[in-house]
Amino acid sequence: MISAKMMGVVDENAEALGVPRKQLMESSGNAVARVVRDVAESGSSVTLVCGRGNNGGDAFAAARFLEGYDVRVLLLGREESITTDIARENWAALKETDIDAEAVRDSRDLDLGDPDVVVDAMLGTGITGDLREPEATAAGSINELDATVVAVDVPSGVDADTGEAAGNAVDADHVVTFHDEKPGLSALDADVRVADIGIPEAAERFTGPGYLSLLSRDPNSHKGQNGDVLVVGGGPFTGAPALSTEAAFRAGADLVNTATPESVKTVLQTYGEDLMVRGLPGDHLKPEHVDELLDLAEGKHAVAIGPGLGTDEETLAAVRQFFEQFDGNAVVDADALHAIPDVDTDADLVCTPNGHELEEMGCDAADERDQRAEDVRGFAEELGHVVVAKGPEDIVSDGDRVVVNRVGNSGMTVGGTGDILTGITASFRATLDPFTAAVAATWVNGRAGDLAYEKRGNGFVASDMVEEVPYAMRRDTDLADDTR
Ligand SMILES: NC(=O)C1=CN([C@@H]2O[C@H](COP(=O)(O)OP(=O)(O)OC[C@H]3O[C@@H](n4cnc5c(N)ncnc54)[C@H](O)[C@@H]3O)[C@@H](O)[C@H]2O)[C@H](O)CC1
Ligand SMILES: [K+]
Repeated sequence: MISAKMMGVVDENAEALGVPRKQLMESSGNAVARVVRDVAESGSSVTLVCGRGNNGGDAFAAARFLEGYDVRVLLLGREESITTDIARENWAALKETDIDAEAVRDSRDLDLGDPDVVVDAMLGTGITGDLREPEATAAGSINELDATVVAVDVPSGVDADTGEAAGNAVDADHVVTFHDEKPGLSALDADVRVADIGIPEAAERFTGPGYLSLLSRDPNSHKGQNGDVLVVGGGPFTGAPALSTEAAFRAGADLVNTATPESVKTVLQTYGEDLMVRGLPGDHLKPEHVDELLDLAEGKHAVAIGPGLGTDEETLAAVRQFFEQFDGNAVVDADALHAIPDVDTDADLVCTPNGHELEEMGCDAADERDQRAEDVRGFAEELGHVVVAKGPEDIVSDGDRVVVNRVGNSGMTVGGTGDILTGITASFRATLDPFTAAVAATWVNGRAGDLAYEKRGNGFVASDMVEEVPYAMRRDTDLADDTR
């Protein structure tokens, strides 16, 4: 099963792996044609009703694979209104053939005739809301025909994620969906086929730039909606919580509060004017602070806890007591991880151990790549939380899914890079589920490391790297460009 959003991620990851979207469209078109051949014999009449997005583009490609059929392609709208380059290129390629292809400028002129097969390629995963004109009228006309209806990816008007169908949705006999099943198709009264369109396995197995597509923000959002984070850290150390805090800001969070022992509050505050620091009496985190922490954590998108806390018995007891009462979202790192294996909590956790911490938590993961991934998955399942096992390759698992992050470099063994990952992950929890936030964060963190390496080689430090986080999150950042 794959959601429309994740399909977009995987599709962009595939592009980064050298399989461009236009190539996927060619495969999609081929798959649609194969189903048409399956349901209607050669010589049958086939009308492809196409929208202006990539769903229509799939059908422009399909038409070229239907030699031997009486093919007619109808584009709903003007040629100039085709929304994507690849669909436009396929329309142009189609016009070079002698296939009957026409743009229907006025929906009142739409005459579908009486074909044996109708291919519904009006709208796929790009739909928002009920069908609008001219698609609404066209869907009504398609439903009135006796033809066998083959829908491309999803019947137009049906939401591929929820299965919710607009009142005027297309009623399809067959659906050719791509790459993987879609949650919204399972309840349909139609024959649903999943076509392999050549997306490389690595596009799902590994992180990639496609995850950036999940981070776009609502232009009408208000302060706090793009991340309201609490960092709990510091005591014996001050740099770690400062890095997590800055990373959360740099990854897009609107508000980041930092709770730290009073003894280091002033030091922490001097790290930057953006920091909002709350002092907790004493020089290390203690059980007597738990009530205040719970108050501070109320309503936050995520609490990032651990960086620089130290391993004082009282501190670990405080972390344990906090989680026994806390039922929100947290990212747990460094010393706080010691408290996790035997805590009973209703919170949703992302735990980010390095190799040593993973072992201390009780996971004896193998070195061999596939076995290590399986071991981390098993451990996450046992724990009931998301685990990010950091290393030369980060392994992220929620106990079911596993995604591996290969982006980053050995310069990142410098202290503090893990604190940055913690902050980024907490920031992403504002809008993403724990697993997806963790996966996206490992890619952005690794990319920031690569950008820092490019400028300074192995001599970069975590404070250099945290400044690269915003550039790592931009799709147009060129690794070879040093004008940043
Ligand atoms: N890996 C992949 O995901 C692949 C997908 N392919 C195909 O592409 C479509 C999705 O294409 P996209 O361009 O994103 O969207 P659509 O074609 O579904 O529609 C966009 C188009 O429709 C307009 N629109 C939106 N909502 C409505 C509405 N309610 N009524 C009328 N019009 C609407 C919008 O303005 C746009 O112009 C996917 O389903 C696959 O078929 C690939 O080719 C292969 C890889
Ligand atoms: K469709």
